[in-house]
Amino acid sequence: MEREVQRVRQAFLSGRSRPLRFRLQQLEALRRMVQEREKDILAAIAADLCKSELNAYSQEVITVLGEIDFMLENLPEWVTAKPVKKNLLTMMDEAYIQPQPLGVVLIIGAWNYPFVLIIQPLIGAIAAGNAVIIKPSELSENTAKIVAKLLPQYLDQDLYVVINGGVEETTELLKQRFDHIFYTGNTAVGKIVMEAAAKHLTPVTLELGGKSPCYIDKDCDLDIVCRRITWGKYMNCGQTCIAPDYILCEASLQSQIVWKIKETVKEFYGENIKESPDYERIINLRHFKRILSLLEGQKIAFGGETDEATRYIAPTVLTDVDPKTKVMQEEIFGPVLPIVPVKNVDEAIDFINEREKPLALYVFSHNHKLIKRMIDETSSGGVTGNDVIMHFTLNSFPFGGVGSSGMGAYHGKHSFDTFSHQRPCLLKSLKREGANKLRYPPNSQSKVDWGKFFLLKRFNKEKLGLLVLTFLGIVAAVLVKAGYY
Ligand SMILES: NC(=O)c1ccc[n+]([C@@H]2O[C@H](COP(=O)([O-])OP(=O)(O)OC[C@H]3O[C@@H](n4cnc5c(N)ncnc54)[C@H](O)[C@@H]3O)[C@@H](O)[C@H]2O)c1
Ligand SMILES: CCCCCCC=O
Repeated sequence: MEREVQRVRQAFLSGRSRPLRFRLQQLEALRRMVQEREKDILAAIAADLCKSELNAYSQEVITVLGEIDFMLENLPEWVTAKPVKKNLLTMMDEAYIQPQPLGVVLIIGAWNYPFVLIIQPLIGAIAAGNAVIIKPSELSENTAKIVAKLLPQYLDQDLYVVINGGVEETTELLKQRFDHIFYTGNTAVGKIVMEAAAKHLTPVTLELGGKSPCYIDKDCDLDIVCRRITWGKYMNCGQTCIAPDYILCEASLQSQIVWKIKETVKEFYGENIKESPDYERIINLRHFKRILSLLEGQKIAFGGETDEATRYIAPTVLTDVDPKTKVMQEEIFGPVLPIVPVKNVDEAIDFINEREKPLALYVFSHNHKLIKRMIDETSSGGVTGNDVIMHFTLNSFPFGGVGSSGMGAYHGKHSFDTFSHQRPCLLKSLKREGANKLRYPPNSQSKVDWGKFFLLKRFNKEKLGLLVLTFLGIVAAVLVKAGYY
């Protein structure tokens, strides 16, 4: 492992990942890989999650292609040095921020969207000029294998390396020194990753999970609300980090919500859900049993049918759920939707604030003020009002959690920034030493007064040009008079 990381570091130190032209070429090659090997990639995702190729394409491949195109379009502008505002002391100097690659980045992926969750951060890391080691999830082994096979056929083989394996390999990998670690997965392992990173003072981005609440106000169109929630909850069989985890609503809405979700499930997946190409399966037996254990003692309004042999769990809704029960204590990450009755929006806000900060928050209402209030008075990684999941699709948004749902963010420019160091560069001339005498010892009250003037004085923008010229003249005169020249 150590040798492998060393090899990637040597490749980074060769400097070839840095030029803009190289980054663009690699991103174009990655796009070619996705386009030319689309069938292989879709087949691998399908095998891992019993997902139709159409769904794999819409949920994973489109996002990847969109992200590459966005990078190719914007990267030339992002990599350029950005001049910054100067003060009177640095007025004659060159001052700019130069984004630079961090070095060797480790990307650790999760299994639930096994392709996009490693390739989207990879796009950002390449765009920022880094070398990358990717550790796909061992639970989605088909996707892990195909990525390990295809990447070296299209990308620089020493700069971008896939290492497959399980906990043992990841643990070994985490002992190595990286310049950034980007981890997607559960919060418990997030802590392990952060602890390992701390040994080398390596910065981390942690894309974690949590229980994302969904508040339904009585002032809304329940048909549309339930359609949107059904889509976001049961997509990928509930195994989506930003799926609505539970519903909060007034007790009087419960029965209508149950009925409308049930009708929508029928409309989306047909009478025989098991036959639907749009309904996936639980990733493995451990997760299947974990989700089943969440149903114990609950009132199942509909659903609840299971089949261990195929790891099938039907779309399920639970009503009158007691917040103290197990299903409300951990992220569900499966097709089970509890409804927790609350008296009103105040109680819903308190309920959310008494718990860990979620990755996403959803609020449904015709009342725009109520939505704004929810946003102002709670905290979460992201929010979508009157819909679910959709904030993930806008790459001008930073995607990430807050508190126990994660730290840092990515997508689009935010990925570029995550994998870059914003390096402040101040270039002075070796001339004009006279003015510098003001800051050299011995100090004096008049030097401090001039220092205050140069560093603290604020000017109206329009007058600044004129004042600068005047003051330069005065400074020169004063310095001459004071015998500095
Ligand atoms: N925020 C996001 O973008 C996002 C996206 C997807 C999933 N998630 C969250 O991820 C969770 C589901 O993923 P998961 O954790 O089951 O995925 P997982 O089991 O695939 O684990 C994630 C990664 O951690 C590694 N890993 C597991 N145990 C480890 C250990 N003991 N030491 C070191 N590495 C270890 C695995 O090899 C894998 O690569 C959910 O909580 C979900 O909300 C978050
Ligand atoms: C539509 C794709 C959503 C991907 C969400 C990633 C987290 O699981």
